[in-house]
Amino acid sequence: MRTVAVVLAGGLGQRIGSATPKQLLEVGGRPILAYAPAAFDTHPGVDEVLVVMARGHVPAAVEIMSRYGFAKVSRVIEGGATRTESTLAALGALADEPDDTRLLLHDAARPFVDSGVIDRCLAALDAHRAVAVGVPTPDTVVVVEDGLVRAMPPRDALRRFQTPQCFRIGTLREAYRLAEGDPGFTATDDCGVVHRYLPDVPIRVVEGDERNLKVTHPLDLVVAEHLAARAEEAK
Ligand SMILES: Nc1ccn([C@@H]2O[C@H](COP(=O)(O)OP(=O)(O)OP(=O)(O)O)[C@@H](O)[C@H]2O)c(=O)n1
Ligand SMILES: C[C@](O)(CO)[C@H](O)COP(=O)(O)O
Repeated sequence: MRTVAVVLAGGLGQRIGSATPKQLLEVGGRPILAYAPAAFDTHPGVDEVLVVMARGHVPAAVEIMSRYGFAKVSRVIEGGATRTESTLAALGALADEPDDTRLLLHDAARPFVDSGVIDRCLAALDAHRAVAVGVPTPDTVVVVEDGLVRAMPPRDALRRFQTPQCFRIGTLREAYRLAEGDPGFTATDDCGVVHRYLPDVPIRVVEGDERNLKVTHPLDLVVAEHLAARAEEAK
């Protein structure tokens, strides 16, 4: 059975306010885009890495993949206008994979995914068709409607999702096939697509890592620089 990691780098990084997509910005002297492929490239459980890059920036991604010499990166393809459209582009590129192939979808904007997180995902995929990575929330989280608190879910039950989000590829294909028939379809992640369109498929949640942060806002770049320096010192 094969395992394919997809690094989703199809976004433009509008919240970080940079003229270039944030995955092309450097932290620790390397483009953010060079980190996640390295984590999957060196993991013994991963056979192939596919990179999905923002429109108009594929040549820059190809140059970075070749500069760092990732042996398992097979292709860089163009993404879509939304994250889910970029996932669909990856599913299209992987159309020949058998349904039981293990698919790990990871945000390029999370440069510090480590082998422990990937290990936990792969182990959970032996027993589950869908696996998510979650961390507890240190804040109280509330549901707000019209400026008023409508619900206060118990904090112990809440998790913040990270990536990778992992699936037997046939399960994700089926969820997206159903989603494509829904004119009201929106989702911020791939587990959301499975949860909505295949509600009987259990999504196993494994422990994430606070260092696996998503570089989203300018302050996250400061934290990322610090984490990159610590990772370098630990080598
Ligand atoms: N059309 C898109 C949008 C997002 N992504 C990827 O999904 C991950 C998480 O998205 P996010 O952090 O929102 O990145 P951006 O869309 O680039 O940021 P923003 O929403 O601030 O524009 C990122 O690695 C991003 O490149 C993608 O592959 N295709
Ligand atoms: C997939 C994700 O990283 C899980 O937390 C998140 O939903 C991505 O959201 P974004 O708005 O595309 O950054």
